[in-house]
Amino acid sequence: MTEDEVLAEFRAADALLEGHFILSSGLRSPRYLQCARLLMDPARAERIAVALADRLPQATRDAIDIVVSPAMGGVIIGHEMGRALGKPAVFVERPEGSFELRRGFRIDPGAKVLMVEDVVTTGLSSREAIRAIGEAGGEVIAAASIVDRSGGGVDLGVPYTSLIRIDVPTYEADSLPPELEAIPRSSPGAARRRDGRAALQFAQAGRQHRSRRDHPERARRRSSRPGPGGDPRR
Ligand SMILES: O=P(O)(O)OC[C@H]1O[C@H](OP(=O)(O)OP(=O)(O)O)[C@H](O)[C@@H]1O
Ligand SMILES: O=C(O)c1cc(=O)[nH]c(=O)[nH]1
Ligand SMILES: [Mg+2]
Repeated sequence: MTEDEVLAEFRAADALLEGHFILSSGLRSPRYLQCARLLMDPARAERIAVALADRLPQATRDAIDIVVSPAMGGVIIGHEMGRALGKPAVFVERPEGSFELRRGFRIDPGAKVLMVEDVVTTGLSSREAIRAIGEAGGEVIAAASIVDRSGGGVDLGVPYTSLIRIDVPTYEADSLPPELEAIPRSSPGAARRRDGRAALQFAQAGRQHRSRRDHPERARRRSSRPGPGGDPRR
């Protein structure tokens, strides 16, 4: 798949957004690649994963024991990469802030791992995932993502392959160009780490309650669920 064909897939999925976006890193950008929308069509998700898997050197493909991806954004593409490569696929997640393996997932000691992300911007999430995989016993031998919007200079500490490299400007929140400043901002991905003030408010609210389970927003959601009971663990 050429880069133009990849872009055509994004356009067909209405997944190339323009506006004023707050990225996971807190950086701001006038463009956002919404991989969740790209992957919502299973046939398209399969095409994207097959194309990304094809980009990996054959020696890497042969060596991989397992695909591991960071939730949330990495889960679907990680699973599709597992299918494309004929390997199991699991994910790490961050219930408490740092990535960990849960849900009975295991990585055999020394297993060769392909770390799969949807997007790499600063590379922080990828590096954190790679560290967590190492702590869980795996050896990350390569990384892959659909989009590399790092500007090409990112160092993940392992060979890194992307399906498309896109040069999109990013800005610190206090040095926005006027045309970006004029547009209302939005956070199209996970609502975490993005807005320092919102994160602080959440942390302060959390401290007033014994656990996240007791957080008023969670209690409100529990009580508004239809049907008898609901899931008592939530
Ligand atoms: O290279 P980085 O600067 O770390 O940015 C890219 C990361 O940001 C997004 O995840 P996000 O943190 O929004 O969470 P999500 O995967 O749960 O949507 C995306 O899925 C990557 O993981
Ligand atoms: O850096 C991010 O958070 C990010 C950028 C982007 O274009 N798409 C995305 O899903 N996340
Ligand atoms: Mg992510």
